[in-house]
Amino acid sequence: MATPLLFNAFVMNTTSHIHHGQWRRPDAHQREFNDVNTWINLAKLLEEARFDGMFFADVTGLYGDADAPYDVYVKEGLQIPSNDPTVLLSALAVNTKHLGLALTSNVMQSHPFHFARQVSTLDHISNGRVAWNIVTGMQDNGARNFGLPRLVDHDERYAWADEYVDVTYKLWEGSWEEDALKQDTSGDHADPAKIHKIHHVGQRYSVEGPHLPSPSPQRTPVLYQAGSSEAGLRFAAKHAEATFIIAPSPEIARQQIEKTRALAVEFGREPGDIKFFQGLSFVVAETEEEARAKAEEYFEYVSSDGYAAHAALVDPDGRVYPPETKLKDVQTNSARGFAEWLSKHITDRESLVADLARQRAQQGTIVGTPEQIADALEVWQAAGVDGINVINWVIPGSFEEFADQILPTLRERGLAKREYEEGPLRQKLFGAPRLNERHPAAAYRGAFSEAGATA
Ligand SMILES: Cc1cc2nc3c(=O)[nH]c(=O)nc-3n(C[C@H](O)[C@H](O)[C@H](O)COP(=O)(O)O)c2cc1C
Repeated sequence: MATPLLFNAFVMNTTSHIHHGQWRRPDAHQREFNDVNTWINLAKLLEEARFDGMFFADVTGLYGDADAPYDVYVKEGLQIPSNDPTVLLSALAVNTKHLGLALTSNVMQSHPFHFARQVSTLDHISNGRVAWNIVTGMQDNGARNFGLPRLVDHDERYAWADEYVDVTYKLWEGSWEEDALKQDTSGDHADPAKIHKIHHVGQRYSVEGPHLPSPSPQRTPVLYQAGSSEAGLRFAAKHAEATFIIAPSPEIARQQIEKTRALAVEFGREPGDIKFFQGLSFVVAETEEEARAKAEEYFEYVSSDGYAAHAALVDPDGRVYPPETKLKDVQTNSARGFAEWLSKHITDRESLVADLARQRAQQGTIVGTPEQIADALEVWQAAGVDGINVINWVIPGSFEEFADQILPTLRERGLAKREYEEGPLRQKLFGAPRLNERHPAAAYRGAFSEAGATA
């Protein structure tokens, strides 16, 4: 029997996350993103369908040049307005029992002492179902919202993240010993000898501790990451338990996965310590013809401006290039990359900005019958992918269709599980609620106790 794949819903508390323009469809309830019930109902639907997780992306500001007009983002609903997933997760936690709940938080946006406390609280509220997508930012405007002149240099962002996670690991893993909380009504509430200050002093942070919450079911949340550069891959190899990829083909996914797993081994971890989730969209129907016709309907709603703006194809004044612009006439770094990418697909004419949008909507979309979709997922799994991040066209319709029309066929083939395992998210994914001893955070267990300090 096949190994079941893992499934996350890849969402954001906003209107236009990945597939731009779809919010204009009559069945697009992502327009109701401000209503908490949109997300509670979706979380319940996902749990009913035995999804592993609901994963929330997030940003700290606007895309594009920080000094340029931002009209296009506002007009497209492109990640503005957007709400804070960390706050939203507590509402989802009390309305679900098994679903993993992943939040994205940038190392720049929150002091690690405060952030570690928020996450521990969420892990208590959810009985151990929280995951953290560690991001370092891509937006100058996002950096300016936190007092920086612009985004710090790329590799320096990862050095920052290294220190940031270090502080959180010390608080989550090292500050409280397991049995420190006693609540002995005839004696002490907790044992001071088992609660430790961490005395972190580093380049950016100085944190004395102790951690204020007592240990939560997972202590450290499940750690997600999505870097793709050299520094990003090294960071993932060292810290991540799950990595998000959007590879253009299973073969490229295989290369990326093998490279990251080999690097993880260099960091003293095992290849299976990291799970890989590929982002994909689906259009399903009973026949292939129907599925193709349905896909065409989605593609008609594609917003060229939305995809171009998300891909940073904007002129120096912040205006998106019109759809009919030839990519060779667009002088940005990202345009050069996209032109090269599109030249593999469009060989009989010059590629246009409009082609980019359509290609981005099509690539990474599997169109077909449930059987054809299951066949395609088997190919991704054979390339080393452990799970799929399901990217929606509409909320909740895309997830309803996945649950009702695709999952039954996947289950018949053993490609999707029928029931949840008990226990915290990490237990469900890896068989144990706490980080394994090969992870760098494990080094802080007992490190601040008297015995640890003199060891
Ligand atoms: C599937 C996926 C999801 C991502 N989600 C976010 C996000 O929610 N917020 C964010 O700031 N960056 C997000 N990123 C960007 C990554 O964190 C990272 O900055 C980007 O992939 C570039 O990698 P690099 O920093 O190693 O060059 C995401 C990337 C991918 C591939």
